[in-house]
Amino acid sequence: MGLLVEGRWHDRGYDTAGSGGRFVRAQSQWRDWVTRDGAPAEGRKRGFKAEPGRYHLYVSLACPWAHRTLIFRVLKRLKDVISVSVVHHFMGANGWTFLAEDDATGDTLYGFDFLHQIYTRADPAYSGRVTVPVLWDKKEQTIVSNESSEIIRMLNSAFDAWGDASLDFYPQALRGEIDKVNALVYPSINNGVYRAGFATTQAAYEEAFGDLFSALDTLEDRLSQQRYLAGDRITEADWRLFTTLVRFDPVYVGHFKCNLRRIADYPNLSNYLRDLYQVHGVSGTVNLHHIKAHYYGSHETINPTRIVPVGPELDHGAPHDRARFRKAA
Ligand SMILES: N[C@@H](CCC(=O)N[C@@H](CS)C(=O)NCC(=O)O)C(=O)O
Repeated sequence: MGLLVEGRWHDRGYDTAGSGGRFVRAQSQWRDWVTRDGAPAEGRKRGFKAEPGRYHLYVSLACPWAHRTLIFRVLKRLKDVISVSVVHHFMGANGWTFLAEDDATGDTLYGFDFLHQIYTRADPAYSGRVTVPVLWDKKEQTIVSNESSEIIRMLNSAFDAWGDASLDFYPQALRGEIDKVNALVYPSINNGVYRAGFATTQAAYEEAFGDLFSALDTLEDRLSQQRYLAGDRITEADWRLFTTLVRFDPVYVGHFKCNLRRIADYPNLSNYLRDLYQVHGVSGTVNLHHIKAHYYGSHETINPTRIVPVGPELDHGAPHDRARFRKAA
């Protein structure tokens, strides 16, 4: 695990010394937008026009943030429009690598060995973390964005000339509700599991743990009244939660010590997880081998033996009870 300082790679873990043992996630630095007409998004200088075949995603199948972008690419039918390279699940001293084995594709654009070479290709003097997902522009040979929450908004609408324009995961009428749900789910759940797992003091861990399970309890309650987080249709808020839920029982319960309850212990959340998993195309984006091998194998400070637990038994394909919310015809 490491980062770039003025374009040079340094093998260095997260620094929690100045924050009372708390894990504080760094802001993503590449924040441009692909738009339909190529005009720069509000407040941005550079514009990127949506075109088929022009953009590429660098992802890890283990990473919940990258997973969001893969789900949007599949559901919006953009597989032939946006290409993908998958990094290897092991993230060690060189960060994410392009070792092409075990369902990792290698770097299908440049044949680089390490993801950090993609960052320095875009900016030879870049300083910061080298994260997935990356949305890459093959034409300008640069990074458009490395912020998953913004990449999924681009995939949701900018490529509708080629993708499935009938699906909108951020509909105008529900934006207020979706933003409200995201404002709970991101800090307490998506990032909450990392805040618990990467904490280096008992107090910081317990703070994250409390926030996490209180947010899960809130959502369990919400999902007793409605099928999805923002009401009766699937939105971005659901896919953002899904990628954390699907990693929860196999990884976060043990590896990140998020063990008050499993998702399997929540009737509504567990049925909801199966409901989303069974949406056509989604199961193909879930690679539990990469997920388990990455976390247990890469975080040496948390799991020095790198032993990957064999369980738990999971069956996301089992029947769920969420159709009980189906509207009367
Ligand atoms: N805010 C970013 C976070 C992405 C992120 O942290 N990805 C992790 C993998 S799950 C990563 O690449 N970490 C490498 C590092 O921090 O050095 C996003 O949502 O796109």
